Amino acid sequence: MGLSSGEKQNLIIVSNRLPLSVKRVNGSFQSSISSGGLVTSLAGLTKSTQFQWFGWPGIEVRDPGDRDEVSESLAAHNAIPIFLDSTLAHEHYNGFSNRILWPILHYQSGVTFDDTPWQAYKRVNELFADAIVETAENGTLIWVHDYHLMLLPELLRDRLKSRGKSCAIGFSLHTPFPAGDFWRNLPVRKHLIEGLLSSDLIGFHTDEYKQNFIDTCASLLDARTEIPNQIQYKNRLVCTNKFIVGIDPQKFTDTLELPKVQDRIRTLKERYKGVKVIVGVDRLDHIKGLTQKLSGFDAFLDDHPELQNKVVLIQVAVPSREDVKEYQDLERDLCTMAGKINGKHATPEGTPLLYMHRSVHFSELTALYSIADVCLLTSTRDGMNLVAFEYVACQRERHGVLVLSEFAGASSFMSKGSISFHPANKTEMSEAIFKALTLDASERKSKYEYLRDFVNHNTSAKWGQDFTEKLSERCKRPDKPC
Ligand SMILES: O=P(O)(O)OC[C@H]1O[C@H](O[C@H]2O[C@H](CO)[C@@H](O)[C@H](O)[C@H]2O)[C@H](O)[C@@H](O)[C@@H]1O
Ligand SMILES: O=c1ccn([C@@H]2O[C@H](COP(=O)(O)OP(=O)(O)O)[C@@H](O)[C@H]2O)c(=O)[nH]1
Repeated sequence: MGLSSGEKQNLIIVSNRLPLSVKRVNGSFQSSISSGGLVTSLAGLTKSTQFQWFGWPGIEVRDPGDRDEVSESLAAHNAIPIFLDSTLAHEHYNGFSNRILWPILHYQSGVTFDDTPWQAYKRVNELFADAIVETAENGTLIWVHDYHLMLLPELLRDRLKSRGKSCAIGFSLHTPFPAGDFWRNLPVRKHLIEGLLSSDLIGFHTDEYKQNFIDTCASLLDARTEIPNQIQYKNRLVCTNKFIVGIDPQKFTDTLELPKVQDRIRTLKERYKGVKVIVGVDRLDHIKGLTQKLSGFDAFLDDHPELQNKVVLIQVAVPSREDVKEYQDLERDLCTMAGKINGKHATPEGTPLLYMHRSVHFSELTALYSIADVCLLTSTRDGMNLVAFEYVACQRERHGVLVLSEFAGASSFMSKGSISFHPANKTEMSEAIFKALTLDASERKSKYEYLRDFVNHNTSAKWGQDFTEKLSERCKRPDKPC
């Protein structure tokens, strides 16, 4: 194993979002765990590997005394804040990363490029590079995460060189990388790819994303890509590969055993006696296919009047990127749809849809996963989707069924153990839900066992070890073929 045992090598992790988001409450600073899969995957790594984590604390802090206070409280978690003023942070995160880059990475059309957010994106990447280069020592491994920081490898490489430091730089993309034509929609496409190609190792969630990226390098930059997993560009050799991100399944198993969670499970089971529960947990984001999910569920209720009052969908929509207009519009549409579905299908006995627009506590989440007969995930595109893994980790007793969109990265590994469907096809979704609810016990067991083995094998700790081990190898022998 790489970094946790024996040989010690410094590791720096960099992501836009830190594992803790800081808020000012009544004049003092409070931090809470950040939402989303990137934090879940990297948090799972903390058990096995030590690292310093650089990122934006999620709040503007101007006063130097306040900055010290925030830095000290985060230091207890090995997190180092990179402070940004609020306009810059807004233009970088909402303006370029989430309104321009995110939709293109997820095959959404109608994106309008704007130079102001692009300049902010460049500036934030520079500020990250300036901060990290101070801490990095010769031989430190620097592992950069996600689309907010695509220029960082090149900026870091230049700064490290001018200070006579040599470090291996790895990059992991947590989103899909789209096929060539979509990437061409972005006027600054070359800058971003060149930024990434200063990495020594680039990781993707699936072979498809990796191949799309390699093909783009060949067509856009004339990079040499004849040897699998290898990109030769401007006298540098860049390795790429698929690294399967995962969760820490033990954390779920342990939580499920807590007496308060067991109590909660008993209460929920009693509440839903005689009713099949379908669960959905998604950040409120277009890519999660939430409008498609509600339409598909509506179609399912239309198709199966005999199941009236016998099925409920509990949908947790975790608030996300609420300063972006498109996300606000989506929230409004979902509220309206949820109201219409319940208006149409509710009876005096109850409503078929429980739509919750908020975060849920981890213990409540595990209880919910555990009592659900089906987990329905309808992403139109999704880098991986760790909710699929988490549901499986909580299904040791029930052997519930995963109904998973073919467009979630997770589907390329989990389709054999789940029921897959096209999220834009309401009829397919309705049939998939029905099939999941009526699958016999032996089929459920064999699907569950397949998924359990996959989730238990591909943990976040393994992901981190595999990546850092490979990066460490690249650091020692940069010219070795990938
Ligand atoms: O940081 P936010 O803007 O609040 O968004 C949360 C995260 O969303 C995205 O997560 C992705 O990473 C997951 C783990 O690899 C993957 O399973 C999922 O499919 C992706 O959507 C985003 O890529 C992260 O940077 C965000 O932190
Ligand atoms: O209230 C909640 C409910 C769920 N999650 C977590 O958010 C992550 C979602 O990760 P996923 O990879 O499915 O998608 P992403 O949101 O990163 O696109 C999972 O670990 C969930 O447990 C969360 O942070 N807050």
